Amino acid sequence: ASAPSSSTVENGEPSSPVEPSEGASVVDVNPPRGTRDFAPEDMRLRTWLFDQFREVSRVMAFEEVDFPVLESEALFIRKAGEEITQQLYNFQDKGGRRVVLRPEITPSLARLVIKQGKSVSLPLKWFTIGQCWRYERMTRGRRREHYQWNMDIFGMPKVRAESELLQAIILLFERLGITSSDVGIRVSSRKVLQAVLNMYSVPEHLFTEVCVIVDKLGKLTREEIEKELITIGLSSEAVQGIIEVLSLKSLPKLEEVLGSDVEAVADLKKMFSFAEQYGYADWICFDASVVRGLAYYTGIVFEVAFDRDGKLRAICGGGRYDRLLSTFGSEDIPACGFGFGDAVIVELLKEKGLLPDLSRQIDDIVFPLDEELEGPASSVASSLRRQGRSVDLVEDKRLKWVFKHAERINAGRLILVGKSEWERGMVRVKILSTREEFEVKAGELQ
Ligand SMILES: CC(=O)Nc1cnc2ccccc2c1
Repeated sequence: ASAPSSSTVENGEPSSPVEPSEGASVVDVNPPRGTRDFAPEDMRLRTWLFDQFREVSRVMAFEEVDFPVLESEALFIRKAGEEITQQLYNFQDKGGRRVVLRPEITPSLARLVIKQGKSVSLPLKWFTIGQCWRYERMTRGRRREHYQWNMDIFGMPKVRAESELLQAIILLFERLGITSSDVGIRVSSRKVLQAVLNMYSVPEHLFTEVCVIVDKLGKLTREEIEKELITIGLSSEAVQGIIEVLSLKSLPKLEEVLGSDVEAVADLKKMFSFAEQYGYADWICFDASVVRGLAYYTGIVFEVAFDRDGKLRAICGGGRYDRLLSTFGSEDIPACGFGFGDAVIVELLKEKGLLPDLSRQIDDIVFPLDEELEGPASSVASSLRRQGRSVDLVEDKRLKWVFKHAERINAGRLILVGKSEWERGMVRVKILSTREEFEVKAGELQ
């Protein structure tokens, strides 16, 4: 292609081609702060991981969907003080519209379900793997983007949905070789907190804020949590009651405190009995302190984490959000889902030595031994590619280089196109694993 027009019009004046002065670097070759490039080796790992996500989604009978990374800011304006809405990667576009690079996927899913309206039959099970963004002051040096595998079920009001999502997560771990002793799946319900707030007649409208504050347990000290709860107006009895119940890790104990007719207890008992039948009971445990930090959860919530020198590293999390659609002005449809990030899981796989061998695998290298054989080499490569074999057509290299290259890309065979063989309609084939070498009719090569 011809070089782009060298003169660019800047403030009305055509400028001279921009040539770097001696030694100056033309451009910063690093990607923007907090973002990553995926060079081939990194991309092979990412593709392998995403293929595992897809395979689990397939066996769970989920359908793939996708959305723009760019969304209207309105979709993410929530007043509960969540970190995710305080770090929106938001801006005004050239049309004056307030837009964001999405920080999560669920609101887009909800938007599409509403848009599809009556034309979707329920329940629906959708998945997507998408890049999500946040804008953090670089003081914390954390990443500003990651990819999330999202699985969501709409129109399944009972805990069957949450149980299905847990199966998906556990199938994924089993595929990766991670065991129930490597990670902890903690399950609870926000209805536990709701029951406690009712016991202390805390006004309903504080529920979401209390959840967002309590989710910081483990990040903030108990005192800081208590102070924040008092600040939004809770009595110290209510705060004590909350802290007490949230420290429960036994379902029978919870039943004692809340009684058996509380929905939270019934839901959780049913989930743990389903877990036995699914065969994943030893993967999950009840822990009342799990509330998750997203404002819209209304019921069962769960979190998967692993312990890294005493620090909990969250791998994925999710829960039920039965009233998200009405916050967008639509009829509510019961829903639940999870998000599974692409970064922390890789940390765990590395730590457990579970990363698979992902070196390149090429079937054939085709190499013309001199210039006049470049044409014939094209037809040899083309015929093999049409049969579905991966072929690297190499030329203008010394044979020594070609053998090294063959090793580097783990080629199965080296197909040498030489003058004397070609005149007899033959090519020379070298099997690189056995060093076997023989001639083959070019037209019969496969
Ligand atoms: C470990 C990691 O990369 N976390 C991460 C990175 N980027 C994000 C971007 C948006 C929302 C959550 C995010 C979370």
